[in-house]
Amino acid sequence: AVLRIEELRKDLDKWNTAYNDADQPLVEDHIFDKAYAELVALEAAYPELVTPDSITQRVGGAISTGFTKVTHDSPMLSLGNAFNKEDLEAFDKRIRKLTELPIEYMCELKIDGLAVSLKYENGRFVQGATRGDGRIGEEITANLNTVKSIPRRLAQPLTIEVRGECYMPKTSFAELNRVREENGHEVFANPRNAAAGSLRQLDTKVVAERNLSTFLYSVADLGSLSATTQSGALDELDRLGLTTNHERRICQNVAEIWEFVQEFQEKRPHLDYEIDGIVIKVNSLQAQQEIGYTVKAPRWAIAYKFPA
Ligand SMILES: COc1nc2nc(N)nc(N)c2nc1C
Repeated sequence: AVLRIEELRKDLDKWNTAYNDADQPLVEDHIFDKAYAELVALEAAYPELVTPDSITQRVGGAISTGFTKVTHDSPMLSLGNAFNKEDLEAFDKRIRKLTELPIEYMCELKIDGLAVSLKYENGRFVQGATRGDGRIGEEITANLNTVKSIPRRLAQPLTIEVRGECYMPKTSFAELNRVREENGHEVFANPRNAAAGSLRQLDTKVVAERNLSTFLYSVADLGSLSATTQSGALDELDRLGLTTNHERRICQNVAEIWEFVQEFQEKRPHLDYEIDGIVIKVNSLQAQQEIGYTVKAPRWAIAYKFPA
């Protein structure tokens, strides 16, 4: 048993360091969990062999090897794509067939980060989660609590779920990779991976150093706001103290949408965050409800993707 305990401790310490420092897990979570459970059982059978430096004795109890799962109250959807002006013309034509209501569009930037859900109860931040597969995500409240742009308290005691993108600014990404290079660590391929890797960290101290930020773009339960348009909803999120991206514009037709697309294709390299497109949404919330959803995406929105 002594030999087996020594071997398990060596492996678990090595795997745990790699997971926390290098963000490159050496083994699958279930391998780590199995070995960890075996060590706990052996130490329970041979209490005289427990040493204070054993991974099972770490401050804060057991090493959490993964995040608990949460089921989203409503699925976190994806978006249909458009790749050229003709696709946008077709989208506009479809929309005008699906409702009698007058149509204008809200154009927003599509941030290249990872989608998150933030839940507030009576104005207090109570749960943060990743998108996951759209229905079930990972609970990352502690990590999101370290993100400065996420308020712990809203300006109003609202119970609301908001969704948006968590991202790493380009300047923070460059600095992070410089330091990692210096320390002989693997560098991250792009800011999106760096943000995802940072939010997967089990050690919130590491997350806090990563200078992550958010841009929120939708409200899961619109009933909680008085807005009747997407642009009004975003203005309300601003007033509540949440961060939204202000590079947004109401457009009356495809010509105006296309101007916005061109403008941000130009501006893209000068922004301090990565964007991979423009999201065009029907602005009226009533029209959105009429137009509805497909199984995986809102029918009333589309993502124009910039050419790679
Ligand atoms: C309404 O649903 C959505 N809205 C969005 N808006 C922006 N700006 N960016 C996104 N990535 C996005 N994604 C979805 C599913």
